[in-house]
Amino acid sequence: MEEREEISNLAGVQHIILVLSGKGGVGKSTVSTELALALHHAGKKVGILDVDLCGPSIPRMLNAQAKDVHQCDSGWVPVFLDQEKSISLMSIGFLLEKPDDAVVWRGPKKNALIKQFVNDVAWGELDFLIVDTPPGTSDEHISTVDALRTYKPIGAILVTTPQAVSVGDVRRELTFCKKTGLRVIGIIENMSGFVCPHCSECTNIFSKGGGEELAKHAGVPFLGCVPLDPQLTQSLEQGKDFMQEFPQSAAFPAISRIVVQLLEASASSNS
Ligand SMILES: Nc1ncnc2c1ncn2[C@@H]1O[C@H](COP(=O)(O)OP(=O)(O)OP(=O)(O)O)[C@@H](O)[C@H]1O
Ligand code: SF4
Repeated sequence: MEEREEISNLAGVQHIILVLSGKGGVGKSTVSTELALALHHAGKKVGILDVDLCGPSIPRMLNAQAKDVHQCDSGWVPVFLDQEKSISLMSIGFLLEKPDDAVVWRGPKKNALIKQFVNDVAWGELDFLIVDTPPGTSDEHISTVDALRTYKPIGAILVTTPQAVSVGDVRRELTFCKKTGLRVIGIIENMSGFVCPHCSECTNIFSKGGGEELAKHAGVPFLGCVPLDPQLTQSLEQGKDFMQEFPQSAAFPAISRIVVQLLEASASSNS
């Protein structure tokens, strides 16, 4: 009986995309947020599930920290970010008393919450559910994948920065995807060069091309590079919709190109 209710909460979700990174701070939450916004502006219904229990940054990035999560008959109602209810968010951040509280829980409690997130959020009809995960490959990732794939096949997007160490971490993520049977939609190289806002000159601060090389080597698609963009940082800090407010900015065409590929990839698969 309980199981039937769980199935219905994800039954209306067409595509589940897990966003992974080998290490922290490479821009996984940034990529999750901007892909969700870009898909939303492309007319898709999008949900974001923030399972980064130790650093839930997405409510801040979307200016939704002050929102409350309510219960309904089929579980938690996610926070809707627009009046049309076409973009919604569920995050551990909504359950903390203070936004800066840390979650200091042992594995079993974290895993139980992840299962609840996956099973008990009343998403309704969604074209895409974007799942932002903690860095690395931990028990939380396995719990997330195990809980989600009971209902749908899952696609994975791997985020890296161009440096070798980050790229090495992505190699471990690729192994994780292989072992857990996730379809790799592709690799994104974030913080890939800095485009000067004054002269448009691109400086490759952290070198360039590591993500593309790795994708070639691993035989998975390379989705593109997102440059370091001060207007993107500013949007994230102020909870602004970058994809709406900064179409002239350097990262905008990069993110838009990635979304076109994502839409093409999702049209040809059921994950
Ligand atoms: N392309 C970019 N241009 C400018 N700033 C960026 C870019 N990508 C990420 N940032 C900034 O870098 C910081 C780290 O990004 P983010 O929080 O997305 O990383 P993360 O990989 O999700 O980190 P965590 O390890 O906490 O999960 C943020 O302050 C974000 O604003
Ligand atoms: S790239 Fe050129 S315009 Fe931009 S800050 Fe450097 S010197 Fe100035």
